[in-house]
Amino acid sequence: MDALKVALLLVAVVAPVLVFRWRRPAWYWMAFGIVFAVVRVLVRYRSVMEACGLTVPPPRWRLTLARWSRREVPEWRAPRILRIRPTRTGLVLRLRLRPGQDAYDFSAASDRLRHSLAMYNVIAKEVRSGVVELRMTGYDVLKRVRMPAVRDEHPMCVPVALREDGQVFCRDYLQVPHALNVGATQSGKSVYLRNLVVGLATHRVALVGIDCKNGVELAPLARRFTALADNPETAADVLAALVRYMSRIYDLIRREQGISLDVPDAEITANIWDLPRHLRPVPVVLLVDEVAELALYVTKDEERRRDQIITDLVRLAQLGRAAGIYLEICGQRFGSELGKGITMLRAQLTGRTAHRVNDETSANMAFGDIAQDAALATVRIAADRPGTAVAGDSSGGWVRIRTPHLSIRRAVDVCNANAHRTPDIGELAPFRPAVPVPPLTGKVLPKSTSASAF
Ligand SMILES: Nc1ncnc2c1ncn2[C@@H]1O[C@H](COP(=O)(O)OP(=O)(O)OP(=O)(O)O)[C@@H](O)[C@H]1O
Repeated sequence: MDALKVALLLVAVVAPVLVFRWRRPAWYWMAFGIVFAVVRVLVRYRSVMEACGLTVPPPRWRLTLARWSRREVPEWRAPRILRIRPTRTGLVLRLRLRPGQDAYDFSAASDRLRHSLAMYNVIAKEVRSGVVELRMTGYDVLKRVRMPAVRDEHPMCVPVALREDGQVFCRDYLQVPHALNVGATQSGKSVYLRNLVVGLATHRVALVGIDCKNGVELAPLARRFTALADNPETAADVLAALVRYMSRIYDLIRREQGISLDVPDAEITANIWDLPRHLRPVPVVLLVDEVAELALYVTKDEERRRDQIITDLVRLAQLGRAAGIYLEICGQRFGSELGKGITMLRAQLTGRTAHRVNDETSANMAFGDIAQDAALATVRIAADRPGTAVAGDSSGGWVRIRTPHLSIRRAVDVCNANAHRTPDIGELAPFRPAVPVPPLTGKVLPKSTSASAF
């Protein structure tokens, strides 16, 4: 068996060099690297599993058989390899667990595994009962983010960042309707939001923005926005209009339900996605940058306005999903110190993304109530890696991600090119940014155009 492994290794290393001459195109060296990595993992597999404590003793019947037949005691067994698949960034190894093993054993050993297999990162994930997948990356994929091409198949699903295991991180509004995104200043929240806007720009969706930094982040993208508020006063009016719009959509759904015995099950609906296409209202994504600005007040009037804003946000978070209204809330902190209603709102935000934060308390605002280890991972994000974040959900799972760096000029170009897709919503008409819609050219504007919607 050992001789076979050595022979395999020799074939993998020497053959490609002998068959081809020295100067080869990039794809050749990539293929060579993949073959080498596959062979290396296969050759070292058993010894690595043994060294990492991931083997189990042989079953009793084999021990008995060995005793009766006076053979050697059988070796401890490693999990069986079901499949090995090279990817753009490394390898995926699918394993069948032995009795007594669980997915946590592999997660706990992932650091040992990555050192032993000479990989940059190893992440274990349970695929189904008794089957675990080890996703290995050969290099730091988050150092220079390159997003692979993704086919836009699902409505309301936007590829927004790269995960540390080399997969694409998608913000799927149908799965996770509302999300919270926290991070210290200069941690990359706005670039994350920009990536989202650009991803959504090509979809059939109405974008509503609240940017209390006087609109510096979202105003340049105004052509693709159905409504935009750049101060708390306008924000309060926009939210009130959005709540009115939500009531109208609920009326529409009620009208279409008309449940009687002869209505087929498939036609009974409780949300916009089951309505017939010609009746389905456009979904709305509400993007809020720097939410704390909405919750701060000095005077009595401002306090009243603040309460109205938070109440409307809570109502949208509680009831918006069925009406196709989704929330994306960004802020440096989002805790109970912002006053009443904040924790109630936070509880409705299922998706959690935390960019670098300066203290554990801020990290706990995103993850404290769902995954403590994710909070720890957030504090450890390096300051020289803006755009890196920890993304999790209420199921307790989390992963490190990083957005590709997207310049404001590129974002403006995409939004301007998709301005004709901006839907009109009656209730939000007074808040539509006053920018002329450019002629429909069907392509992204050239780079020389000014990075402004105005
Ligand atoms: N993925 C990324 N890759 C490289 N650089 C990034 C990335 N994301 C953000 N940056 C850079 O980090 C800096 C801060 O980004 P950004 O403005 O998004 O931070 P922020 O969290 O919104 O900060 P603030 O809260 O102060 O507005 C910018 O210079 C931006 O270019």
